[in-house]
Amino acid sequence: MNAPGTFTLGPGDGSARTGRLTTAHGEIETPVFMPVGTQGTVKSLCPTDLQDIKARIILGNTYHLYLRPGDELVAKLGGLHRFMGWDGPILTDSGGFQVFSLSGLRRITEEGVTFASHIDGSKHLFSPEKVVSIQRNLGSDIMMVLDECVPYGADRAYTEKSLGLTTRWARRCREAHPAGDRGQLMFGIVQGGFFKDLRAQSAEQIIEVGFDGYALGGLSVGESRAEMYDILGDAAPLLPAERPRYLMGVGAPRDLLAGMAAGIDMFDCVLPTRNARNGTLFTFQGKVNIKRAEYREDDSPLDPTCPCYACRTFSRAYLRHLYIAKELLSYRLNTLHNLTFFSIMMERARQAIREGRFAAYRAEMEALYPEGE
Ligand SMILES: Nc1nc(=O)c2cc3nc(NCCN4CCCCC4)[nH]c3cc2[nH]1
Ligand SMILES: [Zn+2]
Repeated sequence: MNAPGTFTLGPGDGSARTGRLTTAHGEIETPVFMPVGTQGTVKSLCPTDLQDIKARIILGNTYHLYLRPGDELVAKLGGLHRFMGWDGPILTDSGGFQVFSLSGLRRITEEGVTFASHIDGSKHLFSPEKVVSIQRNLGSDIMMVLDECVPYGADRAYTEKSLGLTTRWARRCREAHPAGDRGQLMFGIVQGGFFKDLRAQSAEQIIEVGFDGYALGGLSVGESRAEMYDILGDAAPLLPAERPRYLMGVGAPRDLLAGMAAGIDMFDCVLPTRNARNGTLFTFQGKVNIKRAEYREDDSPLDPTCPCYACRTFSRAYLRHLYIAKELLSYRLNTLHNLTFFSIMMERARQAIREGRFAAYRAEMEALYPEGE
């Protein structure tokens, strides 16, 4: 197997491209969607389920695992792969975003970000060195640098000042983890808000530090689709073509397609798993809100084209019953299905890119999933 970090590009179609990324826990075909496993579990699923639905890489969160159960404990017990029983690739976000979206009382200084735990209010400092140490303890295959995800609507002065700090933090993360040490990769994160020149400035600085892959941060933070796509189209091509490009926190089917069209290789979003738990299901005939009364006596499978256990075994009526009755099995079956849908959608996208018919595939999927999630 190639060395971790090896990224080989395959056939492309316009700016969309296919590729293969080698990690210490296996190879990933790109473009790829990463199910979110925030606290060391993709909610309601076993690792064997993830294998069954052909999930290739999952996402964990430094912020959550540091606060509970603690990265030192996870390291003592053999690292996150062994702890959670998943031997495939794991990417961990650095905590920057979670601190801003979850914790109370936070202060940003040159040293790092101090915050109060959303669990018990205890005070903590995330410095670049600290978040690298946590991710090294967890044994992540891909570590993310500490960055400031600039809030939507931040003015130019704030955004420019913040990207400078994010660059200095990125440098400190790089210094804290020698390239490829222990097979653990590190991705940089580009900020710059919704100012194209600041995005270019941030990209240039982060690329100059040098990472195994590059992420676009600061998007999917409340902006309109048009605003996200405008920045995406401008910033994605600035990232080195020979390294993986990761669009953080995205997204809905049409956003994944737009991201792939712009040359993005990796995505993560809570949408399929979170929507599963609130009964919003993605099918190849469009969206199904399983709680609707129309499904009460519907003996047909959720999606007759879907190979997942839920669609092979149960009726919509049963899935609706489980949801209405608040049965735990509802979470598991709906999540199995939604992640299978995302997995199949990405596989078909990779195939369409290889065959030079990505634009047609994108149009076909957008017809199923018009504006809005
Ligand atoms: N380190 C780091 N930096 C970011 O700028 C960042 C930006 C992000 N933007 C999102 N958006 C998530 C949006 N999500 C959509 C579905 C419902 C819940 C929120 N996640 C992100 C994660 C991020 N992580
Ligand atoms: Zn299914």
